[in-house]
Amino acid sequence: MVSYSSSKYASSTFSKSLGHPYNFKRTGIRIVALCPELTHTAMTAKQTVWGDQLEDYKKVIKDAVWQEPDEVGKAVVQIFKIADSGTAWRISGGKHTLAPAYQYLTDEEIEKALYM
Ligand SMILES: NC(=O)C1=CN([C@@H]2O[C@H](COP(=O)(O)OP(=O)(O)OC[C@H]3O[C@@H](n4cnc5c(N)ncnc54)[C@H](O)[C@@H]3O)[C@@H](O)[C@H]2O)C=CC1
Ligand SMILES: CCCCCC(=O)/C=C/[C@H]1C=CC(=O)[C@@H]1CCCCCCC(=O)O
Repeated sequence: MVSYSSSKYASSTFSKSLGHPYNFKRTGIRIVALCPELTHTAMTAKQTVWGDQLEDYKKVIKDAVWQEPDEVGKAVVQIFKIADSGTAWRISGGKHTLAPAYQYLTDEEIEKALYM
């Protein structure tokens, strides 16, 4: 789970950096991170956790809300209509919400931190 989570952290910070307004202004290309929660796919149909982590994993997903891939697809269409570059979106139970940790500081906040 450590390597899995680390790879997700790498992808999310990579997309955040690539999608930074500085890069968007230069390229006009939006980069948006999509973070689905538990979804019925080939991956989740098979066992991916073993050993002493298995019981903990079962506890974590016991009350989780599952969704179908087409619900994720529909949410993605909506996200692409409204998402700013560099943002990340949680998709859970077919519903999308902006991941607050991915909101950038405003220009004013950056200036305040740098120069005041
Ligand atoms: N299913 C879930 O509950 C969640 C999945 N994710 C992530 O979403 C992504 C997709 O996951 P799923 O659709 O569930 O898995 P999946 O196993 O159903 O699909 C993965 C796809 O990636 C392709 N693939 C694998 N290695 C590849 C390679 N080297 N080059 C090109 N294509 C390759 C496979 O052929 C397959 O079509 C993964 O990164 C997974 O970690 C994230 C959160 C929840
Ligand atoms: C609230 C849950 C959010 C889930 C986000 C996520 O990416 C979870 C995916 C897991 C669901 C079923 C799985 O098979 C996925 C976990 C795979 C873990 C693989 C661990 C391998 C390792 O030890 O690094």
